[in-house]
Amino acid sequence: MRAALVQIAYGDDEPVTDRVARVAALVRDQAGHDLVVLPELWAPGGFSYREWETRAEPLDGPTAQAMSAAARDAGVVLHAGSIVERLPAVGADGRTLANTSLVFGPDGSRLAAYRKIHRFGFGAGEPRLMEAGTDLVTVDALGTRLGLSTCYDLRFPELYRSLLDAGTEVLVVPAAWPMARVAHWTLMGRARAVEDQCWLLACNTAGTHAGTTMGGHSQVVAPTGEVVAEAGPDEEVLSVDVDLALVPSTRESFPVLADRRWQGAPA
Ligand SMILES: O=C(O)CCC(=O)C(=O)O
Repeated sequence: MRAALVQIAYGDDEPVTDRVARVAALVRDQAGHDLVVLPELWAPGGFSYREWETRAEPLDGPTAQAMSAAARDAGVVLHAGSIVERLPAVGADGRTLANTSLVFGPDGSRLAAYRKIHRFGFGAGEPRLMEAGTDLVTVDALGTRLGLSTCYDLRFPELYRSLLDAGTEVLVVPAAWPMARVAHWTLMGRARAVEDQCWLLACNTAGTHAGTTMGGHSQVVAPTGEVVAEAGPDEEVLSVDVDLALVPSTRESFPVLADRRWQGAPA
């Protein structure tokens, strides 16, 4: 499987409609790949909290439509990063927004939507403005099973164990992770790949918006822990061969997953 991670840089000056058109063109440029991955909230702005209400859109809104068309034109499976979704109904916490990742097939159909489970912001940002997702989401595509998670989710290894137990072989993680803690991003991405013996495709944001400098350093990590590709701090496309046979061969030759014993806290 040939994958492209498109690490997008943006600031505060680029209008959202221009950015959507620019990124759609970048996706089309990746024709020839099987899978293309974009970062979290690249259209509305990962840290542009004040704009989220006005930039929210439904699952079939303008960003989704542009990404569906780009996936079809490029003939790729597209993990389009996430949008600020305007929910069809008020959620359990009284919010009407969610941080929702979208995956499209080469025919432009939507294969999956994943609402970020762990909200980042410690009482502000996502917890104040958004509902938390409740559902584990995997996608069968390209002869493998993709497990979906978003940015801050990376700090919660139990989610990845559940994705593993649901048959995931490739962890796909879009993010808007700041430069200030980029060492955590790199370390935990590698840890998730090693502990779950999965491929990890982690696509971060670059540039500075809403006063926060993004960390870049998107990475592709093999189930063995080998870092196959790593981006720098600026806009960049990582183009990699993902050898899916490495998942069963790693699990067979170093069968640590077969030694799992702990099933959770005692009753
Ligand atoms: O956990 C972190 O340090 C960053 C997380 C984050 O920026 C996010 O989830 O949007």
